[in-house]
Amino acid sequence: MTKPLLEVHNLRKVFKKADGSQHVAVDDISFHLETGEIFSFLGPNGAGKSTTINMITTQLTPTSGTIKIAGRDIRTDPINARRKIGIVAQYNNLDRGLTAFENLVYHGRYFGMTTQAAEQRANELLADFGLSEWRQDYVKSFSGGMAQRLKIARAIMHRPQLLFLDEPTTGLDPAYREILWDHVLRLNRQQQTTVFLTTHYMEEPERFSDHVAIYQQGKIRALGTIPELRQLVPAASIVYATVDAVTAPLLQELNQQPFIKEILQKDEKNLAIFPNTDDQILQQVLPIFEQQPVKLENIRLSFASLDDIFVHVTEHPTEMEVKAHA
Ligand SMILES: Nc1ncnc2c1ncn2[C@@H]1O[C@H](COP(=O)(O)OP(=O)(O)OP(=O)(O)O)[C@@H](O)[C@H]1O
Repeated sequence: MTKPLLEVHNLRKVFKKADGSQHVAVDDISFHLETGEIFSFLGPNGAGKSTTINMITTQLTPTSGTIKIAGRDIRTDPINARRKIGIVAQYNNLDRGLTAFENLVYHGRYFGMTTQAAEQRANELLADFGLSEWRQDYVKSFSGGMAQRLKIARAIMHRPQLLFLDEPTTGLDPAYREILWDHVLRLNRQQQTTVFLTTHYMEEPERFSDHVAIYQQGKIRALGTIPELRQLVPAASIVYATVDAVTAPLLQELNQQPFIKEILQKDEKNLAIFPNTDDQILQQVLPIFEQQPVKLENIRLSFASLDDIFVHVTEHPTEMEVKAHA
């Protein structure tokens, strides 16, 4: 078996708050990433995702625990670690006193690219991310979306082995999201770049991840492939129903049915119904809606979405059993 590219053991970060109390942002987590995998680290705001990334990328010192990249401890060999990684951070860490072109070329040169190779790749990436027109403009004049595109271009400039994407598509329109993923998947396929993604858009991990970790209050609650994580929700297939307005009597009636395990009200119109059985479930559920004074706008049977898995796991905050990758 090959050695994992990234190994995290018993990682912990405790911050001191202004009032002198302590806040445990990362609470003794362990996991590893194989070369070439796409790993999604999902969690609510404040779960500790960025803190974890900042420690792995040597920007923040852990309180305790070890992190190894390609078998080498990042504390004893931070330069080796930094050479292997690319980061799209959440905040704007571009050099505001340089032009867009210079930001990319200097980054490429720092990572050992020749001037010619760096300039060529910078021009290609500026074109792909719709920034050629602003090539010689200073970054301080860029809008949030433009800066985000340039941050992504810079992170992939030197074709890193391990790419951290901390909410990379926030502020990007759908066309640029596709361009980002096109580049990331190309790096992943062509040179086995390992990807560590955090995002609040569930469709990205659903489409691209090999493994997903659900993270909450500094702890990994669940970790596995999406089919493995699906085993954590009360039923693998869910009835998704949309009505004009969810009413209390409708919920009461549904709750009384022996073939229904659990109901998740997603919003005022949408329900996710976890059945006890996959057998003829739509035929059993439909009459309940027909008996109620509600208008059924849509009903379908589908595998549990990552969104539903996420909600279920974070609403049942005990340590979950799927830890295939820990
Ligand atoms: N430098 C710091 N000093 C004190 N507390 C901090 C510091 N950095 C982060 N925290 C706290 O640690 C917790 C985790 O923050 P972190 O930014 O890692 O969360 P996150 O999962 O990335 O959230 P989001 O999805 O909002 O980006 C939060 O409660 C945050 O307030």
